[in-house]
Amino acid sequence: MTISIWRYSHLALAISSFAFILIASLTGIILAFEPISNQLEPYAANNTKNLTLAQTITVLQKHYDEIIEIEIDNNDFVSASVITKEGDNKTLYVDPLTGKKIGDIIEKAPVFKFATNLHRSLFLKSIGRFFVGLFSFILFLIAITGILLIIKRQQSIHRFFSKVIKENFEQYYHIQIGRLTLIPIIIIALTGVYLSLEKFSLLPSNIVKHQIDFENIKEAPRLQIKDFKVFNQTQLKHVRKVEFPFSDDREDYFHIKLSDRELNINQFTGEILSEVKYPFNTLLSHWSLVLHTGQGSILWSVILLISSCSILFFMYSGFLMTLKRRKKSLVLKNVYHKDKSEYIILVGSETGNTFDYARLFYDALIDLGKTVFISELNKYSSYKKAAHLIVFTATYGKGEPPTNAKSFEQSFKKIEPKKEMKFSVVGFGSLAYPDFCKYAIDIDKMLQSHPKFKSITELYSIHNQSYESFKDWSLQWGEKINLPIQVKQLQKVIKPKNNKQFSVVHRSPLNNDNTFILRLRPEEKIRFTSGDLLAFYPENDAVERLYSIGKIDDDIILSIKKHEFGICSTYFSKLTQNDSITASIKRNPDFNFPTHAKEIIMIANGTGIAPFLGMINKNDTKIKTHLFWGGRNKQSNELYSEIIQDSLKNNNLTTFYPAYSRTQPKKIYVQHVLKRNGDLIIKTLDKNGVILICGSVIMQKDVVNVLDNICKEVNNKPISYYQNKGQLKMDCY
Ligand SMILES: Cc1cc2nc3c(=O)[nH]c(=O)nc-3n(C[C@H](O)[C@H](O)[C@H](O)COP(=O)(O)O)c2cc1C
Repeated sequence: MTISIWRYSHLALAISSFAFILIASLTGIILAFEPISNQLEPYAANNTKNLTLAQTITVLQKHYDEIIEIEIDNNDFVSASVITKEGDNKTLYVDPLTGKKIGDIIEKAPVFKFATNLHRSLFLKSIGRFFVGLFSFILFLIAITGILLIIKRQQSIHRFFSKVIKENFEQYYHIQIGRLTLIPIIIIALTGVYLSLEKFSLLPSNIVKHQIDFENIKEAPRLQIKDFKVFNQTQLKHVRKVEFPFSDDREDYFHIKLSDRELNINQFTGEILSEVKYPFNTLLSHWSLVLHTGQGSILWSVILLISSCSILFFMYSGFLMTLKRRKKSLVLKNVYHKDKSEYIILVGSETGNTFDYARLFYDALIDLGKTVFISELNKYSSYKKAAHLIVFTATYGKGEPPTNAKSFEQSFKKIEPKKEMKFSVVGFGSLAYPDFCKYAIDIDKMLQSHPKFKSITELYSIHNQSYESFKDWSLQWGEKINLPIQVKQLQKVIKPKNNKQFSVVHRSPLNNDNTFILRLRPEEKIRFTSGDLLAFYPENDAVERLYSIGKIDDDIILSIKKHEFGICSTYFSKLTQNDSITASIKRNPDFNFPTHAKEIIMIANGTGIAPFLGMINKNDTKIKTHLFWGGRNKQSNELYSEIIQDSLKNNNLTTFYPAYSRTQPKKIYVQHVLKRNGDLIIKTLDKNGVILICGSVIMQKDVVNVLDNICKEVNNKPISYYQNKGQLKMDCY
């Protein structure tokens, strides 16, 4: 399957560096604990804000016979190499305020030594270091291509941190965590590269050269260290290291490393013999080490730790995404040659989901004994025997084609079809984007405008890969050409987990629409709420059936339409009181009652009312709530009218707008009633209210269209704008 250059690069880089990055992240996780554990030791010098170097040296001289060196590390631990009064040579942590010993020097734990060696050079010395540097650079490139992919996905750089539309778990968190850890990962990668380059002497030298006029070093006036001007002016917090003069010779001096410079100081007079400011690359080298290792900061070490863990997650989620995409694109295996096929299916897909549907359609035609050829839109060609063209395409970016459809338009203009073809276009998209199924619309127009292509069905757009919509379209298409096409179920891997027992409290008789209410009571305590789903697997049937739940008094209310050949609905319609069924609850947090909304509009048709009955029942805070419901006639409403009337009386429901399609000659559907109440819709959206839709996908299509028109007309904003703000929630089937 064709994928974009950036996705390809991101993937190729990730695969090529997989083993190294895995080792580097694992060892990085271990090493992040080293600065944390060091920082937790009680050796940091406190109250040293205004302490001067002169004060510290003076107190140290009181406790020890001789001082050789003082060092202050990134943890602010002050260590001193001294000769004790007993004549022993020691290096210890000291309190710079009192000069007393506060601890022995921390030895690097063997686990950290091992992890450091592996992390730095893979135990391969110089060659290892070279590869570490190279792969650090690759990590940097992976991060950059990742940024570009996010910008592309979010449709502009300004929306980089805007809400990500959730497609699936691994994709969603790959992006979410990616955005959060991007900067630390780039810092880790670049500092890693820098530190490696340094080891290969590929950077300008950091050696600091001092010029001392040894001829003119003075020996008088001799001052006490506590009176050295420069020591009194230097605060300890700026000092990294002090090397004491080796002997009393005139040529020996104090060598001092500060955070930004080095000084050599006359040991008798305290005069500055030479002073050199560090060049930029020395500072860079210091900061690379600090930033790469987290030395001296628990917070940064924790960020490094999280970033290393997140790299492991990216590997896992990236691997899953690639695997899924590959699996989906493997569908393109044809039985028939393109020039021998009557039906041509062309697919435009970025992440592979559309292939699942194209495959179902392909299989259904093959089952009918038809000659079918399936390919990607980019591979559009001439087809000798083709009579039907069926296009399934997703939309990406700002209404743009998926990568494997980008060159379709060009080829389409160049290649003249051999004979007339009937065509049908199905768009896969999401209402969360302003340009819903835009690319499918474009293809439909392209084909319409060509004299050799004849449309047989109107462009059909499918929201969120709804299987029901797809099935509906395939039936319409089959009817148009008199083909009894039967697409199979999308096979989902079934994991009947969290199964629970539910007993039947009540089952109403079927009404005139063959609909009934089933009231179930969980046999053990479980958490669920209105809008969640009940998942049920009929015996000997691998496909899960989902029902939207209304919760009333801790019972589950389901509204079910009995279908003539429906295994599940028939089974449910025969249940009697105290029967027990096995099913599980699927949480559906995106479709629960919006308790913080100022005003709520609920829109449903038929059995889609079930979750709303529960939500209204729970509306204790009496949020203004309006229910639009479409049914055939008043009798259709009998199942629900008691709950609705009670809710209206006690103000749990503000208004009820029924739309009965069959009580008058001209059919009235719920979208028509909505159209008449545009003011209410705008008023509700303007005050951050929420619109909930539940019911059939056909109703959903028309309702969303009406809402979109109203919003565009009055507020000049598409409905996707409100959906992205969480003001439109849908659960349709
Ligand atoms: C980054 C991105 C941009 C998208 N842009 C649009 C869009 O502009 N219009 C639309 O209707 N759907 C859009 N979608 C939704 C996809 O078209 C939809 O999820 C489709 O079913 C994916 O099919 P595929 O897996 O075959 O690529 C977008 C999805 C993503 C991830």
